[in-house]
Amino acid sequence: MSDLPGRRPPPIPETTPTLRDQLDNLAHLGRLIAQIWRTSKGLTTASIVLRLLAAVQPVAVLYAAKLIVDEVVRLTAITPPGPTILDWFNAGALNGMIGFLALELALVLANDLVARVTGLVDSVLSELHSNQVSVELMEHAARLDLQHFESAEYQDRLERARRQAAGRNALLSQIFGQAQDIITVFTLAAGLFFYAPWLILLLPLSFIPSVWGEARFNSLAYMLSRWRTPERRELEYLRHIGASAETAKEVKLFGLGGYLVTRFKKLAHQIFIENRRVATLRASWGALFSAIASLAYYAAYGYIVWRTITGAFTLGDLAFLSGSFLRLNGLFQRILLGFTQIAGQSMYLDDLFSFFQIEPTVLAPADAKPFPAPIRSGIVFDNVGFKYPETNTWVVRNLSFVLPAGETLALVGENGAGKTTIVKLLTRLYDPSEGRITIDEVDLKDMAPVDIHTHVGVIFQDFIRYSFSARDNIGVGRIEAREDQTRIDTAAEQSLADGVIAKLPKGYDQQLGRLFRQGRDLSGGEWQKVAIARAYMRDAELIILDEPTAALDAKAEAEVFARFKSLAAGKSAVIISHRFSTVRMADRILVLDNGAILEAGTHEQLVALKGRYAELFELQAAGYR
Ligand SMILES: Nc1ncnc2c1ncn2[C@@H]1O[C@H](COP(=O)(O)OP(=O)(O)OP(=O)(O)O)[C@@H](O)[C@H]1O
Repeated sequence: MSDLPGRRPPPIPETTPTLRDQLDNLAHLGRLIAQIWRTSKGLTTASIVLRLLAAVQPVAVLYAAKLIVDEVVRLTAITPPGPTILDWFNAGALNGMIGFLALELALVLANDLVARVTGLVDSVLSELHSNQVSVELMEHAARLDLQHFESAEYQDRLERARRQAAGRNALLSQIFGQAQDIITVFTLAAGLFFYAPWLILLLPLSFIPSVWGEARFNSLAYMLSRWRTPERRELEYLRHIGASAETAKEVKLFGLGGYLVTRFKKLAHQIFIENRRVATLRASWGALFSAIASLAYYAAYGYIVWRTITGAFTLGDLAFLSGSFLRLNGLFQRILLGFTQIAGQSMYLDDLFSFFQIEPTVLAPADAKPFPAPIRSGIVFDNVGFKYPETNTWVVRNLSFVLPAGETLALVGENGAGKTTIVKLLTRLYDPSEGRITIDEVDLKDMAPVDIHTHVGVIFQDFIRYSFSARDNIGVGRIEAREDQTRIDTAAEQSLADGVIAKLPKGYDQQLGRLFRQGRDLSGGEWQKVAIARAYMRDAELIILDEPTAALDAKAEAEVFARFKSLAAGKSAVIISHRFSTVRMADRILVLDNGAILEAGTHEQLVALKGRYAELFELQAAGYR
């Protein structure tokens, strides 16, 4: 298992965050509350008001109970007005008692109602908030660079942020619940302080150890979960390839099921062992600390009982004080644990908000120049060099070539020669590490990426097979024109997708892919025709096809390219293909080797040169003879 990607050697982190880190993390709570407020001001206000009502309820109920007990004691001491309850009632002796009972009943009923409405408001608010976070997450992800998605570290961060988007709902109730408990503590403590001030001193004894323990275990659990993000992603990945429609064919035929399960089990077991260790430690220490808390409570209880026996307190006082103390003890613990839990949760919030802090680096300059449409002179690569972020290898270096306006350029080269990378640079998905790329003398870096993307139609070899309708699969090529049927028809005709769609039972309305019911899967070549139609949806000045025809049959490919050539007339185009029947149609061919240009020229020139191109062409041609 040492070959697994993203494996990190120490299973449990040595260092846990300092108090300062935890306090810094608490700052995220402000952002969270602002986010909740943004989600719904009305519901947030309702939740706060309801909790204020609930906060004063416990002291009121305890006080009503004290009044009842004292009234019972008083009534047992008076001369009975008669043998039946009616005699008592008619004499008015029960008036006080009935009032107190009615008060307590009203308080309890009101409390139940408030608790239910609060639960309702919180659950609605939570769901809205969770949706809001997901939307903000998707919006932010859409702003990020391709490099962020191609880097393992960012994927980890994205994964952690995504988990937070769905998993922090309880935090909302917890924060508001915390505020409610604090108010309750103040009301209860005021009563307790009135009778026996020094009892309050006993309380810290019960909660300090627990707080310390909780803080420590929260940090440990968080560090563990953070540390294990790559493994969790791997588990997710294994689960996905082990049980998904796309992979089922290969997994079955290669008999990979057992292997995947074993690999999953082994990894899941390691994580399970670590989590169990932390959970066991937490449970053992927790048991000890709550025993200390109970001791403190019974010490106070004993004192109050003694004072009642000696007549200093009434029986009602005893009920009130012991009830208050019990609740206070519980509340103190809950609040302090709540704080550490919230602090613990806010560490996870850091994952969410730090994802929002990642800023795109491929930016539009302040005074962006417009994309030159139409392109008049051409595209120039001027001594371009590029390394992927966090790597030290030059994928392309000293690359200089010209793509004159209106011409078709083919890129040829072995796997890994850098062809797709050149397309990524040309579309400003990445900026070159050195040198520059210009279109009609305007540096790509001086244009806004969105403007570039609007004028370029590109289909990559790993294009997406959207589980959308056939219409939307083409429409996404120009999302604002997805209802424009004429445009979609034309694009489909140009890419030969029209034939594919004509065969579908529901035509353009046919759901494609296997993900949803009534979805219809297409063959590899059919998907490609649909994908190529997307490139034709754009008003592109530059069309790039990065090996999208690999799955087309020879006849279809020849036809696609014949149309491509006529369409690309007057437009600039780049094609990447391993098929020389396609490549030879280009006006100019660049043969790449290790990110550098080995040969350049027309098909005829390159064949005459008798170099690498001629050799590869011969090799492929021989295969057909
Ligand atoms: N996101 C990335 N991060 C780091 N290295 C990368 C990344 N993408 C590609 N590379 C590396 O850059 C080199 C060039 O890759 P590129 O995809 O441009 O090759 P290609 O010529 O298009 O290959 P193919 O014909 O197989 O599609 C490869 O060695 C590859 O490993």
